[in-house]
Amino acid sequence: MATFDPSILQSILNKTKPESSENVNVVEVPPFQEWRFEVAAKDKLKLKLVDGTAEIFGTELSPNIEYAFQGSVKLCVFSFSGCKLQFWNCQPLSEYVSEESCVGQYLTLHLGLEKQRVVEGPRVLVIGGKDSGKTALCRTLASYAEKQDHQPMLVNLNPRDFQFVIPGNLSATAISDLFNLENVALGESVTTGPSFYHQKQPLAKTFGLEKFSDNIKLYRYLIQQLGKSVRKRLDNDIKVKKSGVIVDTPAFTIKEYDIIEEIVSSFNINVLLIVGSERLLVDLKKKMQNPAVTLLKLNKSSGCVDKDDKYERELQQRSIKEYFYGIDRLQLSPYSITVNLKDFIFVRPKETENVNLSFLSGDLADDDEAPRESVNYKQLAERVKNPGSDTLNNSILSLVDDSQIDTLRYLNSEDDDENLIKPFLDSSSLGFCYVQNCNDEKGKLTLLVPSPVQQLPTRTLLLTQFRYHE
Ligand SMILES: Nc1ncnc2c1ncn2[C@@H]1O[C@H](COP(=O)(O)OP(=O)(O)OP(=O)(O)O)[C@@H](O)[C@H]1O
Repeated sequence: MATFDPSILQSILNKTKPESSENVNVVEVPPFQEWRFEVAAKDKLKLKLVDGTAEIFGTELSPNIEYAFQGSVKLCVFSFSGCKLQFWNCQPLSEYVSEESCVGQYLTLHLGLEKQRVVEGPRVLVIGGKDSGKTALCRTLASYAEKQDHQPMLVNLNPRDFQFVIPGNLSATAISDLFNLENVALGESVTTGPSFYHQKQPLAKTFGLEKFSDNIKLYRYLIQQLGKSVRKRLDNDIKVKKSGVIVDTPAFTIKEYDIIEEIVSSFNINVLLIVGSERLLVDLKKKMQNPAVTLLKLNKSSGCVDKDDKYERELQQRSIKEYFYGIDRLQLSPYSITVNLKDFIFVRPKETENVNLSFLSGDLADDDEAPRESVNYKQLAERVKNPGSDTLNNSILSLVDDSQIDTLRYLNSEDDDENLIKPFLDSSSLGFCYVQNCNDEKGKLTLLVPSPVQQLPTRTLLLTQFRYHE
């Protein structure tokens, strides 16, 4: 039998101690207050909870464990009981303790939702202005539910955002464990490799474009598809059904009422939370006729920070990097494989022109009344003709399940009819790869994939608008 070597435990304990030569700062957070901090892009802040209890957007910090927050994060550590934190390795861009935490409000809301978790849990939709704290609220509600032994479905409908997947996807994930605080995408998924926590298995529909307004018809189509998949999951899993659904969204205004309605019906929403906008609440009350939906307004936290375009892109690049390479504490080793270009069918989402949104909404409302079969798939996505280095280099591809596609037929032709596009859009993503190089002369494609594979599990690839630079 193997014997226990005490020096191993000692070395782990030593790792959690900041080096004595390092300049260690101490911050005390009184009960019901929060310490807000921002870390610069190139820095890494190390943090340890040395006394009391504390949490970041609902996820508890373990005592005496060193956490590393890689650059470009804007977060807060909240404490119910009061706590003492140590931080070192770099100075935050800004840091202060605030008395104005919204967590008390979130807790009251959580307790209200908890009462609904009997047979079928609450289906919550969170909407509000840009950077109003929608994601922070969804994370907090999901964490509190998980702490009470529930498994809520966390749904992300913001293609610029990412939860257990890379950006460009609409996703739904049953939350069965803590979020990984050090990972910008909240944790690892089954496609990426090992994980500290129970690996999450997100259901992802690849939208592939950055903004929902880049193709509203496609966006609404995928919302319906994801809604169907989530309902199926709830019907087959009583624990998840009892826990309910929490839906995070991009910044909608009343102009996107049709989309809000689409989400309400697709996910059978019964609680609609409006963060920080009384105007939106009043407008929604006027329009929403559905008596099954309770509308509630929540205050926007004074800690919310505006994320400009550059900052969001930095975070997106980081989430892609972490998908393939992991984080410092848990590094992953992606694999490179070379495949023949002609063995694959590429489809990409269509970008619609930036047309007047109210015109598009009317157009879509008509479509809704028509039977689903009449969807014009040509408006949603198209086949990539003559794929080569100019279109593929540095791109992110989504591996689409091709079991419903007659791949031989499409490999031997350039057709892109409904029988190709529909199953493409109806399938969920099996994972993602990154095009390291496309050699036009040799007709070869070198791809970075997260797990060791001899060949890809599919011949159909969805080309997203997202690029990554190593
Ligand atoms: N109480 C807080 N203290 C410090 N930072 C916070 C706090 N609440 C939110 N933030 C930060 O503010 C930023 C905006 O919050 P969040 O991303 O939750 O807003 P959002 O409404 O989901 O944004 P988007 O409109 O882009 O979807 C994020 O960087 C988040 O980490």
